[in-house]
Amino acid sequence: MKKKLATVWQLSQAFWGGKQSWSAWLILAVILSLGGSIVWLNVLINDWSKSFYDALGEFDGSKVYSLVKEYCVFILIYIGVFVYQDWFTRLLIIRWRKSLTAQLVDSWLAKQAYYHMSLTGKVDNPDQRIAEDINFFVDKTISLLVSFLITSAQLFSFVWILWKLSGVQTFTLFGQEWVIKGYLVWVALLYTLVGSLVTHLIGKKLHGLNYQKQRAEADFRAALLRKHDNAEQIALYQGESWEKQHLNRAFGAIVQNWRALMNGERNLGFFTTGYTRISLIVPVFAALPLFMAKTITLGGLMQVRSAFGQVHGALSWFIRVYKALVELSASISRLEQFSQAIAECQNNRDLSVSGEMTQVDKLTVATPQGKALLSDMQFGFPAGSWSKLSGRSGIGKSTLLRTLSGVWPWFEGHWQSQQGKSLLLPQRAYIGQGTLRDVLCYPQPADPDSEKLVRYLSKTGLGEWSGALDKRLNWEQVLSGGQKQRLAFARALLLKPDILWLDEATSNLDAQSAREMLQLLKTWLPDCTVVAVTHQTEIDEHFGQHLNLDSVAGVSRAEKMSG
Ligand SMILES: Nc1ncnc2c1ncn2[C@@H]1O[C@H](COP(=O)(O)OP(=O)(O)OP(=O)(O)O)[C@@H](O)[C@H]1O
Repeated sequence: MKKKLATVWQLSQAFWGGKQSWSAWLILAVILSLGGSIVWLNVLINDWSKSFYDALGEFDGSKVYSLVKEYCVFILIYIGVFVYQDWFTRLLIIRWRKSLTAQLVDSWLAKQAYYHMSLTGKVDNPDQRIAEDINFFVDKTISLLVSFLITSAQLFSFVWILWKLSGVQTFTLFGQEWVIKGYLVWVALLYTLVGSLVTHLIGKKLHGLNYQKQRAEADFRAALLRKHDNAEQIALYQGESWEKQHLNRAFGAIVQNWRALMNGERNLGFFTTGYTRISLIVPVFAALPLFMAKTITLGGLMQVRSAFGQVHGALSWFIRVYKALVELSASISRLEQFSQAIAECQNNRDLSVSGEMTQVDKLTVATPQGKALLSDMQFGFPAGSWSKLSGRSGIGKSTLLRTLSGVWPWFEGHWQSQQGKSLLLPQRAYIGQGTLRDVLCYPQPADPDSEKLVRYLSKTGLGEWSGALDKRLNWEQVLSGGQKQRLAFARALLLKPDILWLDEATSNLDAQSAREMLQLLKTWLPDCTVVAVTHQTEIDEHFGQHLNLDSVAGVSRAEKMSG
């Protein structure tokens, strides 16, 4: 519980404690004032009900008609206040959600935490946590807080009314006389306490089930998305029946959880439905002694019923919001895990030691699980040099490039990077979404200079797409494997890195085209240091240094790295 409150505090600080927080507090104050007005109107209507039923009992026609008019005025004001209270609540929700989403997206993207989290698999479905859990957390926290405060005001007002109506009652029990003040308040309290306790006992199992529900739904959605993203590969393998089985399995988890939830909610429903129905008649039975003794009139009895309803309604706030509280608690747990995983990934040591050239000293790289791949390496790449790395498949060449380009924190020993901008071109270039201009300039903002971009397209053999700079196509699918690699080279020329890591970056090109791409780098980025992993021996002549990792590194396969 303490941990959950700490998470709520951490998630609230920026919006409720920042410089711009005054507007949030102002909106909250407006919402609470409108809520207070609703309570006040309810008190007036409660008073009105006594006058109305007494006038009915006395067959006083003119009084009844004027009371009907009064009621219409109450209802009109009530509608306006209620609608605006809801409107301001929604305004506050979207403001907080916007701020919290920006805060979590920022920290998720900072220090490449999103990448490290995807490799370690520490938390599932970050998309769901950012899109759904934040929405749920903000929505429920505000609506529950507001309803709690307004309900408290309602409780105090109507306990006071009910207390006055109860008067002082004398009962004889076990031969002894008991004097009780405000007995109707005690009946309402006892009745609601028993109800809340039973609800809690029946419903506590629902917490875990709701947590699993969100996870199962997100897993199923993610499985569907992966099919969509890899549609072509699946079609080529004709893997539909395998995919169907996989989807069925993912959906099976939803069904299983749904059934468990259904049963849990059915058990809760048996109790809450009966309990809510009985609540309508309990105050009338409880106030009968007063009515029979002619202490209160028919109007008084109706007033007791309405006041008891308000007190019971306020006290049973916990029952009404139980499900929402359970779901909120599950959302907080998910956001807590997410923030914790982000913090852990950001606690990774600072990788940005830089010097005149890239150099490694007793470097061992490993998998995220700690399995050492290449160990005790010692070599360097002088600034402006061209080096080729080779070694058998799976030895860890790509992992070494990731480490030296600064995105892979699982290593021991030392390395320093060459000062300046570094860029890694992998075998499968990330294309992204948008116009060809957006995609070509990624990750820089789209350059409006079309002539320049057309020049870069032509240089890299993509001249046929010059007229499509502002077309928004699915470039990931439209461009061939080789064209995607050409596009990655065009990006590199635009970005002008000081050190370029090529990880099989020309593997989809024929030998002649691969040589042309490397020649382009030599011509347009003459000072750039290039380190390449490639199986293409036809381009060997471009590299001054050849490093065979089979011989420069001690390779330990089963050994676990410490720490
Ligand atoms: N995210 C990861 N989680 C677990 N293991 C990984 C991860 N990334 C790489 N590995 C493992 O590390 C080893 C080295 O992978 P890497 O891709 O660096 O090899 P490589 O030498 O580039 O191979 P190839 O020449 O076949 O491309 C492999 O056994 C691979 O399974």
